[in-house]
Amino acid sequence: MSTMFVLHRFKLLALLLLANGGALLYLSLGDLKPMAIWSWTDIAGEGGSALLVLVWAGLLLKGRPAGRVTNLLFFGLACLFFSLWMDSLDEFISLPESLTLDHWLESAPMPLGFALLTLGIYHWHCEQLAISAQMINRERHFREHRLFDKVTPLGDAGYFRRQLQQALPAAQANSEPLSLVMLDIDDFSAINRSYGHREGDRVLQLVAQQILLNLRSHDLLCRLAGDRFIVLLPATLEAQALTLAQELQQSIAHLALKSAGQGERLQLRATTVALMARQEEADALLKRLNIVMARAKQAPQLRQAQA
Ligand SMILES: Nc1nc2c(ncn2[C@@H]2O[C@H](COP(=O)(O)OP(=O)(O)OP(=O)(O)O)[C@@H](O)[C@H]2O)c(=O)[nH]1
Repeated sequence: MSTMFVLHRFKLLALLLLANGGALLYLSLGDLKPMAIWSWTDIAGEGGSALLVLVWAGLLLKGRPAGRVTNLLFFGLACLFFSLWMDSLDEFISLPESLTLDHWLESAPMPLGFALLTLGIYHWHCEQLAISAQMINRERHFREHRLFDKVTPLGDAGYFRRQLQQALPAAQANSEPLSLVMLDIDDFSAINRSYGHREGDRVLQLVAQQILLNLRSHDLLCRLAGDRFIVLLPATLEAQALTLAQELQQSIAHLALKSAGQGERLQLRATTVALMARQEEADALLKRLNIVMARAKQAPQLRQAQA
């Protein structure tokens, strides 16, 4: 199932129930109008607007991380949708003249929706200002510290740690999941031994490119050390991170690499592990991940020893 539906299932379900509840309420209070008296202009105008607002809400949930701003904008749009939906329902259902509830249901959610949207857009503006300030800080940070690995060239362990230290509290504040994937090439030193250090460097570069091809634009890949890579996955549940870890493992195994010298086939294998952050500090999370990796690395050796 798409991440959008997993992350926002309760909101989407609530909207669906509300829309159905409204339709059932009108059906219980009134009678279906014959098709001959339907006003197609009103249906197209009101129904079309309701549909467009639904599309906006979908794009919003797909494009933005979960959190306060997204919630405000979503509930604002949900109110607009409900108002337009109820308005278009009376094109199909005739309600008693004496009824005033329908006026409330059609009109009241609209100003509430605009108020929520205004509040959401205001907080979005504040969020953009904070992001811009952080980008300026980060750029300064790059220039000052040059936390980049020369071979790949990805951010190094120090850079990753700092990014994680910033990402963890942000994810916790927005109640967003955050996961990590670690990838370690198996028996990489054999490549250095057999083909030389320069060939080893080339393999590291190709592995880095291969991992990047599998990531989303907002994921962060860094090289922790030697043949060990790490990926920070914002807004990602553990199951999704585990899937990515398996995909990365397979894509490394299927890399059709040839040595630069004699063109021999280089068969690579990698061990990958994934974890979702709990309420913990960056160092504790990295420690947990290293332990899981150490166990995963030991597992094949144990299997070989027991065989
Ligand atoms: N070519 C190259 N080799 C590197 C670089 N940095 C570290 N290494 C080598 O990477 C190897 C890492 O060795 P190990 O940590 O034992 O990893 P491994 O040989 O893959 O063994 P396992 O992980 O246990 O399967 C060492 O031989 C290092 O010399 C680098 O920038 N370039």
